[in-house]
Amino acid sequence: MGSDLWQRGCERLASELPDQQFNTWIRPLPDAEVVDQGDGTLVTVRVPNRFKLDWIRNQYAGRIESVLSEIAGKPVHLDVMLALRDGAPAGNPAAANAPAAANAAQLRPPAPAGAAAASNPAASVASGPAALPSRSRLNPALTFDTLVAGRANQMARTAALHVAGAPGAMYNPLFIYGGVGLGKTHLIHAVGNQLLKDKPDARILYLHAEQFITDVVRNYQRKTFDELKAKYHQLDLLLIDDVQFFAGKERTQEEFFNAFEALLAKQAHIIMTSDTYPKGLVDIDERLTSRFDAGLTVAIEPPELEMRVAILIRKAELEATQMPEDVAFFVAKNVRANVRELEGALRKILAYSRFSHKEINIGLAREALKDLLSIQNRQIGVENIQKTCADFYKIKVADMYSKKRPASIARPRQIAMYLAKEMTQKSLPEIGELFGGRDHTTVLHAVRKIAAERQKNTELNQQLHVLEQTLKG
Ligand SMILES: Nc1ncnc2c1ncn2[C@@H]1O[C@H](COP(=O)(O)OP(=O)(O)OP(=O)(O)O)[C@@H](O)[C@H]1O
Repeated sequence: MGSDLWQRGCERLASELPDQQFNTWIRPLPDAEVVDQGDGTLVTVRVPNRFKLDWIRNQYAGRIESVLSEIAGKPVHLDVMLALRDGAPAGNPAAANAPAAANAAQLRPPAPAGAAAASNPAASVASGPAALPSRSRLNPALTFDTLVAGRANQMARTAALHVAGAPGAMYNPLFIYGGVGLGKTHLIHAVGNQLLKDKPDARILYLHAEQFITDVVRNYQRKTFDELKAKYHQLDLLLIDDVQFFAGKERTQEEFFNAFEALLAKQAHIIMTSDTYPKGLVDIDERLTSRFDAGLTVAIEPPELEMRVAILIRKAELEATQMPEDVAFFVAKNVRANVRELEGALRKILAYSRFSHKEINIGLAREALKDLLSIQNRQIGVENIQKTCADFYKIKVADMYSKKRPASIARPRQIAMYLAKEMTQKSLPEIGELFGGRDHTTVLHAVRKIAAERQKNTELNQQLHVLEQTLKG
C-alpha cells in the first residue's frame, strides 16, 4: 500500500477535520515513509521544526494513527520526526518543506484563501483579545500542570512560575538553556498558557527562532520593516525558542536587538531558550549575548531516575493509561537520554499494548522496546566506551587502565568514565575496577567534573555528543 496509505489517510483527514486545521497542520506535511512490519505498519513523517513536531504529536498523532489503522486494516504506529536539514537553506523551514508540500498539494484540494498564512506559525500575531489564544501560537497542552517537577528543572521552573505570575518584573529576560528534549519548550509554553489564563488580554507570542528569521527575510524582501516592528514591539510576553539559530544571521540579530530593546523598555517580558548558555553562543553579536545574560540565566539538566519514572507515569496518565511503577522504573533505567526519548518509548509501549490487547508489564515493555534495548546491550559496554574514547582522542586503549597522569591521557580517561556511568548500568566501583582497579571516588570525581564542565564548555559538550551518538550506533 506504501505511500498510497498516507495519501488515502490525508484524504480521509481532509474530509473529517475542519478545513483550517487540515490546511494548517496536515496538508503541508510531506509524503510519509511507510514500512510494513507484518502485523503492524510503521509510518514516519518528517516536519520542519520542533514546534510543528510537538503540536502534531500532541494534537493529531492519535487521530492520524487511528485513520491509517482503519485504512490499512491493521495497527499503524506513527512516528513524527524532525526533517533533516540537508539541502534546505538554514533558517527557512518553508523551503525545507517545499518540494514535499508541492507534492502533497497535487494530491489534495487547493487551500481556501488565508490558509497559507494560517499554516505559517510565524505569519501572524494577536492583534485583538478575541484572537489571542489561537494566535499566540501556544500549545495548550504544555502547561505547568503537565510539566513534572524535579531537581533537574527546579530552578528553571521556579523562575518561570515567577515570571508567569508577575511578568515584566524580575528575571527579565529569562534565559533557559539545556540539552535537547529536556523540556525548555514545554516550560516557556507553560508560562504563556498561565499568563493567558490569568490575563486573557495579554499579548503573547511563542515562536521558534527560525520563524523569526523567516519573518525578517519576508519583511526584508517586501521592505515592510515597520510591520515587523509593529508585530513584535507591541507584545507583553515574547517566548522565543532556540535562539542559537540566530547564529550568523546579522540582519535577524539586528531586528531581534531592536525588538528586545523595545520590549524591555516597556517592561514586556522576554523568555528565550537555547542549547547553551549566553556566552557559549557562537556567531551571535556580543551586544545581544550580554543582554541575554542580563536578567536570569538558568539551566535545565537531564532528569534523574526518579524524575524519569514520574514523567512516564504522568505521561501515561495523560493518555488515560496506568503505567505500573515497576514498568516505569524499567523504562527509566534504560532510556536515559532525554524526555523526548522517554516519550518515544512510552508511545511504543502503549501502541504495542493496544495492538496486542495485552496489559502493560515489564515483559511487554521489553518486547516493545526490544530494538532499542538490543542496540544498547549490543553496543554500549565499558570496553566499547574505552575503545571509542581512545580512538576519538587518539590515545592507546591500554592508557584507559594505566596509571599515567598526563592531561592528554587523564582527560580522555575521565570522559570515558563519565560515559561509562551515563550509558551503562555499572556502579561506580565496577567502573573503577574496569579502569585499572581505580577507587570509586576517582570515578565519582571524574563523573562530576565532566558533567559540570559539559554544561559550560560547548566544545566538550559537542565532543560528548559525538561520542554518545557513535556509541548508540
Ligand atoms: N519535566 C517534564 N514533564 C513532562 N514532560 C516533559 C518534561 N520535560 C520535557 N517534557 C516533554 O518532553 C518533550 C520534549 O520537551 P521540549 O520540546 O520542551 O524539549 P526542549 O528542551 O525544548 O528540546 P529541544 O531543544 O530539542 O527543542 C515534550 O513533549 C515535553 O512535553
